Amino acid sequence: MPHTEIVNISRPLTEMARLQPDTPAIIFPQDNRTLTFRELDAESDCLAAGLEHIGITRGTKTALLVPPGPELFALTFALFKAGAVPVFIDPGIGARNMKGCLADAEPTAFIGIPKAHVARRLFGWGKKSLTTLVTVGGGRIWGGIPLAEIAKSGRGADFTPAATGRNEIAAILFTSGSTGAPKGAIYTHGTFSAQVEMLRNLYGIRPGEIDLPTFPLFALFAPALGMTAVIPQMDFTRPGHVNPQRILDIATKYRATTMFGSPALLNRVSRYAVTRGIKLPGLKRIISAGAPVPAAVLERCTQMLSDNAEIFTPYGATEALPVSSIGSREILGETGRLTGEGRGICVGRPVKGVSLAIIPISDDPIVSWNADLPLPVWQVGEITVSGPQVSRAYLNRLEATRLAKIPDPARGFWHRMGDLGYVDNTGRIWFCGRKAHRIVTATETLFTIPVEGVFNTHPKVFRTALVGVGKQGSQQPILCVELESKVDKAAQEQIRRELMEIGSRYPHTRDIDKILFHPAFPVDIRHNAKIFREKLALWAEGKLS
Ligand SMILES: Nc1ncnc2c1ncn2[C@@H]1O[C@H](COP(=O)(O)OP(=O)(O)OP(=O)(O)O)[C@@H](O)[C@H]1O
Repeated sequence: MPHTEIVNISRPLTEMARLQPDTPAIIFPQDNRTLTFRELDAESDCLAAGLEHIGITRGTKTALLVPPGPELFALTFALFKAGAVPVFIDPGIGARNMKGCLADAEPTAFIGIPKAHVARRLFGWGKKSLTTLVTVGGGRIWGGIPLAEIAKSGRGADFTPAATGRNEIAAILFTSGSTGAPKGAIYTHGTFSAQVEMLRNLYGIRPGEIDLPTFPLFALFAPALGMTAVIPQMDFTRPGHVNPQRILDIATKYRATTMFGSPALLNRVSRYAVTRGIKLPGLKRIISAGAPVPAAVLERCTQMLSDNAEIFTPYGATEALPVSSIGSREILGETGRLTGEGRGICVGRPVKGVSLAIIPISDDPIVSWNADLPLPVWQVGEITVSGPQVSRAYLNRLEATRLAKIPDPARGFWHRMGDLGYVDNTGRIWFCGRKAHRIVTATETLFTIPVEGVFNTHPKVFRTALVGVGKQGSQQPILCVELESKVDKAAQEQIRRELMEIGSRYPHTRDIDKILFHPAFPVDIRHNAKIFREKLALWAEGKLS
């Protein structure tokens, strides 16, 4: 009989529980709770057994609306062990989007805190598909079986994880929906396993490290990598509004060695730390992703860190992570200056194990891969990747899948990132913005990041966003500008003149003559950092008329 390899993403946790049983896996300061690796492994065993008793078993799609804390970790690994399929959706995406995601995902089980159950009932989430309900941190009045009862029923069970295969579906992760409706990326046990290995190799993460995650989904990698996750008290749906002192206190108190934060969170924390001379000498690295991290933020972060520590900005997406990575030393020493000259943002070299190609820009599906597709170095096109960390399809979204994947008999498939960029002659990738955000005027195509990079060099500018008004082919480019918070409104006219002067230095910014000042750009809910250029374009259109 042929041997089928068992790949279950809960395995690294069990392995860590064997290697370092008494090391804390989760520290939850707000409730003064700690779970060691042994306890987390045992707790997820007992929950897996309990969940099976109520019908949450191999293949059961289960919406998981539980904020970061010991329960989320134990439940996630319990679901993996049972071979069930957790569905992760950002709670901040709004009731309507949530309803749409749940309609796409068709989960039959729903595990949530009481607040999530109230919203579920109020907005009719998952009405057509849900049959099993579980409540975390509440009694039966919320409409589900309390988690405590499930844990009790599974207590003492010796649970054997489901013998899942590499290509068996492990989870559904929804994108943040910054270019349309959020889409559910299908993750297999193989996708997760590849990601864990790649992150470990890329950043040299060792068991015993202390992680301070401020982004829920990334936090779940910590136990698999053998790191202790210290969960900060914060509103995870608003990382850009975090209390910086609290983050700094926790990092210091628990001697965090690594931290994951969105560019918006780092901006806030580093500003606060630098003005007060606060340092985090124990941190070895900060990892930030989701949107470009401005050079000024990187610079401030390095002031907070010791000399041998670095800030890394992996590039990737929900569908493919990580694709590449670069460190602050290379950015501040070289590539940041080129970003200011309009060359795009350097996101580093492809990680080991990923194949990357730049293909011609097109909004149409590509039915099959062919060797003539890749463009030569320096040419801007769509970033396309293939590798074990890339998800194959979106759940129940054939059209979106057709638009984003290119079948390739040799490799299986390629994923189109929906991002534009080029590769330089040393193999580094330069990100030039999202494909959907490019602006096509009567005479040229403009890419957002290379244009904005030039204007962002003005010291009084916090960020800029290039948007297009009108139909593609005859769009008018407009530069929206958000100033640093302390800049007086009266200075706007002077700044406008200075920006025009800066723009006149480069061929691709020379013709941009419409500048609008905006008080605070609309941004995404997950990272609070991706600029919603579609919304800004509507605002700009209104302003112009
Ligand atoms: N290091 C980085 N530098 C610049 N941009 C980045 C970086 N990392 C990620 N991004 C941007 O974030 C995108 C991935 O975001 P995410 O997966 O959260 O959802 P989304 O793609 O914004 O959602 P949707 O596909 O629904 O619009 C990438 O395609 C890229 O545009």
